[in-house]
Amino acid sequence: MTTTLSEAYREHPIHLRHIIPLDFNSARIVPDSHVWPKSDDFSSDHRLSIPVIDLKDPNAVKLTGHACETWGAFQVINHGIPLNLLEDMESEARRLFSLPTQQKMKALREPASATGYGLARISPFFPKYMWHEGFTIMGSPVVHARALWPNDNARFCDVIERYQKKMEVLAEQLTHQILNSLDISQEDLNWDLGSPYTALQLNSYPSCPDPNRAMGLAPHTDTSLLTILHQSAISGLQIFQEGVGWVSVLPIAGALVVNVGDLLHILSNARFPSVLHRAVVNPDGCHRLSVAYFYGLPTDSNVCPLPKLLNISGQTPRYRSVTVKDYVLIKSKNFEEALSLIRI
Ligand SMILES: O=C(O)CCC(=O)C(=O)O
Ligand SMILES: [Fe+2]
Repeated sequence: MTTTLSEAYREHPIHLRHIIPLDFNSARIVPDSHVWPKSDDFSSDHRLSIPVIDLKDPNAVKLTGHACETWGAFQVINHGIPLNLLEDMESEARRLFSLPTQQKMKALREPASATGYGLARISPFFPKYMWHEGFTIMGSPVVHARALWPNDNARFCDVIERYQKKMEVLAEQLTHQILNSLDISQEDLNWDLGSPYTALQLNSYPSCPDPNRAMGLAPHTDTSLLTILHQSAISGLQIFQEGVGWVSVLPIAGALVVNVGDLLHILSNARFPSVLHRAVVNPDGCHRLSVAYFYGLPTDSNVCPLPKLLNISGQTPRYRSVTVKDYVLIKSKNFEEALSLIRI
């Protein structure tokens, strides 16, 4: 039987104080619990930007490979996701986060569960809270949707399900494209891309009375193979580039942001950086939303540097083999130390 990701998370419950978000509707100041150290500089470089790749470009394979290697992230256009689906997704996310706090609390994530409303899973690793509330969906959204809207959840579920289906197709296409850029084809893989683990993460960054003192989402890498992010028209995402610092990923209408996660970093034997990223918050009147689709390998599969890649490059493996489920557990217990714990 295939292990689900929820089973992996069940082994590492989280305390309720790291699940329940602040009632942002009534927050007139940033409470001390949410004030980040002055040494955290939220500014970023606006002159540099990650590549924008047209998936219909005949050179798209080469361009995505190059973007993964140099930045670990890029934006895609002509990606085949209908614009009205992106708009519907965003308006459903906005409808959800605009609900009264006591209503959202009816779908609160349970301590040993992976899905529902709550703070980011990385919260326990930081001394201060983030200016963020999230909603995680794995598989069908129907149970939580019923709790949020007992009589009016069909539209939410329909949009989520259509979005998940389209995202899976795009993620699979991008994965093949990125692996092709390394001369790796499906036959070289010991897993079937047909049964990946996936998760949908709706993020809300309410407008903040003092955005220079609060953090939206603290710096992290994603555990996924790759992540496809739809961000609303308000900026906030920044990625860290070695030797440069924080670089803003400014929204482009209709484009999606793709970033390399830990699993692809391992498969590529560290050729593709698992890009460190964070989200900063905005002043009054700017309520930013984003929707992240995490795409991974089947949870029972083994992940290790691809043998064919090692043969071609003559490199020695930098990481030992680990099942996806074990890696997810290592990451949920050790956060930023996770990759170093499987390094050879
Ligand atoms: O909101 C964003 O721009 C980033 C979200 C993100 O990094 C995540 O959900 O893992
Ligand atoms: Fe992320």
